[in-house]
Amino acid sequence: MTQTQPTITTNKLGRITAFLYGLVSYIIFFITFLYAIGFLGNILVPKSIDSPSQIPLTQALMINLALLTVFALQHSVMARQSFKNWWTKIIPQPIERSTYVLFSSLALILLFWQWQPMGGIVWNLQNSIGRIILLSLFGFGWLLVLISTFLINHFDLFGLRQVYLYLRGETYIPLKFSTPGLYKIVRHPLYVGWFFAFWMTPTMTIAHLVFAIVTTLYILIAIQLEERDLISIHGEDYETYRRQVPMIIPFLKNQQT
Ligand SMILES: C[S@@+](CC[C@H](N)C(=O)[O-])C[C@H]1O[C@@H](n2cnc3c(N)ncnc32)[C@H](O)[C@@H]1O
Repeated sequence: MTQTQPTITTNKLGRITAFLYGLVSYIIFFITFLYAIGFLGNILVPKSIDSPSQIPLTQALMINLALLTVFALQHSVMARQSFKNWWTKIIPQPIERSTYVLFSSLALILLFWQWQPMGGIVWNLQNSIGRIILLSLFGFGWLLVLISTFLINHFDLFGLRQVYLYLRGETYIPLKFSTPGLYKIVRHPLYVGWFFAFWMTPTMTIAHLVFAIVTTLYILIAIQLEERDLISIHGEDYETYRRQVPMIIPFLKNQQT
């Protein structure tokens, strides 16, 4: 989580500018989020993950892996406390989270823009009830992501709380560790939502499968990094939580790693 109190200029114009920056970053995130639903679900977007392929398979695979790597690196490096400590010597503390959100959106926009569909069907469910079930689970995944952000604190996760408090000249207090609702069932409900959103499709193409496999592996690694940070911040509280609540599969014991 973003830390400590404002350290930059306290003049009103600076605070308003920081707030507007945070607001614009949030709006860009929200549009990117909506576009991602269309991109993965092949709904209402000019180019989706499964559009017709235009270049040879190997070339497309290389480009797509590079795009996913850019996103994974941006997302993981910028989330680390050590990076934030260095980064906030360059940018003002109150806009650190908004900048993270903005860069994440830009990495995703690059991915949507340059993504190379790869053709090839891995599975294609014909049964209409089966298709409806998978599409519903796809929607459920996105809903789970959104609900989980609100359970933690949607506006803090996306940087708005930080710039709003700064605008009002109030001290930012980092969120306390909490386990509301779904967080009592699994430690990472938001990432479970991603798994549903990435894997639940009635028609799985090669490009979609590459996306789902790489993002799944990435999330499993990201969980290790995130939990390492959470333990260093919350210590025994998180250790205990980790022993008591499974990582991603409800009711499964021994999911500490
Ligand atoms: C994108 S959210 C994902 C949260 C969680 N991994 C999940 O899948 O639901 C990542 C941020 O949530 C914070 N976080 C994770 N678990 C938390 C909890 N139980 N309480 C408060 N913050 C949490 C992390 O510190 C990190 O900044």
